[in-house]
Amino acid sequence: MVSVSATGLAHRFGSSAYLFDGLDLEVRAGEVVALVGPSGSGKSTLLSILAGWVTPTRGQVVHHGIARTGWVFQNPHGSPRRSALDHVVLPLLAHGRTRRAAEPEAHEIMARFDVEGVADRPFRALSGGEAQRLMLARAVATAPDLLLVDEPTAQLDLATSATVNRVLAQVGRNATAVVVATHDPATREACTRVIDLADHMPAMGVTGPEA
Ligand SMILES: Nc1ncnc2c1ncn2[C@@H]1O[C@H](COP(=O)(O)OP(=O)(O)OP(=O)(O)O)[C@@H](O)[C@H]1O
Repeated sequence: MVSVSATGLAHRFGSSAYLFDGLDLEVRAGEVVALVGPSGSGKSTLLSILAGWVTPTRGQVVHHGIARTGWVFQNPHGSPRRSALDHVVLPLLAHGRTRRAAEPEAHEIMARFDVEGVADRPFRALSGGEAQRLMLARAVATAPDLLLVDEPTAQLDLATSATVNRVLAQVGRNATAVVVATHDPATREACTRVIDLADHMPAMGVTGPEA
């Protein structure tokens, strides 16, 4: 079973206060977990810890059967001159598809995120919301076992947010474990489960070595 699990996680940067403490979690393929909590509570940091990019101050993260981790950041990054379509085709080519097979598949994935209409535009000409949805489409094209998404609807209007939330919920039905850091109540609603960092915040002002 593909999953990421963490036990006894606590993290702080340097000698600052702990962001969270005593956090245990397990996210399995097929789940879409919303990571919520006040601004600055450590949602993005926890995503980095789950990805293995940041070592937690305490505790352990174990990946079970995760060969590929996909990330969609708060600020979309693409190749300015490449077409939107290329951004989704390239990961499919990397997985061994021919260009002939990859293009229709890329169009189908882009249609799910409602960005098929901008397929031929260079990345630099996309709006912030289009670029964000393209990054989600690209992440889906990489067929990750674990997909980490940071604030996917922050730049989107209500209608496009609804599209993104619907597709994220579908992604989790495949063989992917999805964790989404969000402030958006509609995204939270679309997820199968919620982890609230507010429930794992240590007492205010505790900064000692074993706080
Ligand atoms: N590399 C770092 N070094 C020092 N402090 C950091 C570092 N990264 C994050 N922080 C601090 O840790 C805290 C948690 O940041 P993080 O981005 O994880 O919160 P968040 O819950 O995702 O916030 P938001 O909802 O505003 O995006 C913040 O106070 C941030 O300034």
